Amino acid sequence: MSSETSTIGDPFADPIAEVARAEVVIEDTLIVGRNATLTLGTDSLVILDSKNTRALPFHNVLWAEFSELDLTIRFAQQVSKEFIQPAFISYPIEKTNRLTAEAWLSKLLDRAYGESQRRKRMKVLINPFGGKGNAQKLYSRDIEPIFLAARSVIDVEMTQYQGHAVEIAEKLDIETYDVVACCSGDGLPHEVFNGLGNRRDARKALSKVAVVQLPCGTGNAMSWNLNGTGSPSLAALHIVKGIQTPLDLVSITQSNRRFLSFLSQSVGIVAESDLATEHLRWMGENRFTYGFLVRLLRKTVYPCDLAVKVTVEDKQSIRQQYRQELNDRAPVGSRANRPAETEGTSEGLPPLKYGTVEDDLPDGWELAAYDTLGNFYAGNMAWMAANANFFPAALPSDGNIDLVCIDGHIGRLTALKSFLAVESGTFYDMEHVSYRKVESFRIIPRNQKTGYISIDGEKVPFEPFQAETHRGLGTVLSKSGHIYEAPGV
Ligand SMILES: Nc1ncnc2c1ncn2[C@@H]1O[C@H](COP(=O)(O)OP(=O)(O)OP(=O)(O)O)[C@@H](O)[C@H]1O
Repeated sequence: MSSETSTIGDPFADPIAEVARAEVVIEDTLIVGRNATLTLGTDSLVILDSKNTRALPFHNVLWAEFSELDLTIRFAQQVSKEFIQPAFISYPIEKTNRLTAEAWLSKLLDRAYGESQRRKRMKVLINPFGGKGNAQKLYSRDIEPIFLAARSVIDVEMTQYQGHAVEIAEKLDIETYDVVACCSGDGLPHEVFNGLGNRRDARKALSKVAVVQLPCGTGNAMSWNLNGTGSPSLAALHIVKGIQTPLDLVSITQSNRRFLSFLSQSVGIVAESDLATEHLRWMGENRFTYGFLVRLLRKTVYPCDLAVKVTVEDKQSIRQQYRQELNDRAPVGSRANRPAETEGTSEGLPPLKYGTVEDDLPDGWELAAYDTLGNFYAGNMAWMAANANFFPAALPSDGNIDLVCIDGHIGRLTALKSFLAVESGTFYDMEHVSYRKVESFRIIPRNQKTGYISIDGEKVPFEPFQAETHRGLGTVLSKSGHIYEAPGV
């Protein structure tokens, strides 16, 4: 959707100019200045002038506009592998050439933005304590210049306390904003989804407003999955160019609470390695690895009862479905992967198909005892951190949670190999790794007085909980519009 001014229905528009504009045949090459040409190539803008020739990928073109005499093109310039910053080129335009140039510029912006919305209206939230506490600095230095050069409409607010982003999302004027952009780790997006989910018009709010992350935290899984980067400036560019993408959200019920999860649910080793190693923060990212290995070598088990509503059981079928989605080249707008009931309504969250964790088990569900469970890990996205592609078959809106279960009594060497296999990308095919697509599950930890449960990286009480997916309930922006950036299966 373009927010450029239109003269349709404008009583003051000049009808002659309009007819002239319509008659202009838009050439791919525009002659500018004395000896320069700008050509719209296949994937890039080719600039040829007396100084040099260069190709500027359309993806990097942020904006283009006229002043009185000049045409200015703003773009993201690669400074290093992980850092880009805005730059511009400007050429004089003859008055007589103005009409042709205007038509050419409009074609350039079409190529630069494709299906992505231009000039997105963004509510930017900054967690001043995210990551190493430098989210504010990252925003001013790396992110804001890109947003401004792309002529995004921005409104910035710092979060003041834990849960503040929930309140902001609950009260957000959803007609004023297209995007809530979180300069944070995965904690703020979790809060924003829940704030939108708490509203009386939850379904409309969640389908209209895209939640995105600018990686400024410790865990930046959302940015890795949707933008393929942990760099704030690159993520800013990808968000400017991001395509609206429906995202499955998962309702979690625990005691009498219901809330939403967008990323993961873990019980046992993964939750403990993250949440029980706070005292090892000085180790940085290594604290998770350390915590994981210690428990792996001790062969720690996490007994539980588990009931699962499985959608796809075998890895081969999961792989086939993934590849089908990968090869789907249908225009993003025509993808019918958001069910009608989640769109456009003004109602609250969808009702729970399978009740809550406090209800009797739904018909057809059976609790099975997992006495020696070593790892229970459920994921809605692929990468759980940079280089941790735990759920390579995960898709944004297939209506499923990917569930990994590993027995805790496998040999130490096998356990160690599976840990290393996550990074090398061979984890999925390991025989002892159970990988299923599930619609919902209930898990009841047993024989443990205390323990850890993590939902989207946040600690919740060590009590039974139930999870149920809602296909395409939420909205994010992604590079592809339909798959994650992690290597798939
Ligand atoms: N001003 C604030 N003071 C204290 N906590 C805040 C503030 N703003 C946000 N928070 C909380 O900080 C928590 C962590 O946020 P986030 O995930 O964005 O950062 P992070 O660095 O990745 O976090 P973590 O180190 O816990 O993984 C969230 O629970 C959020 O509610």
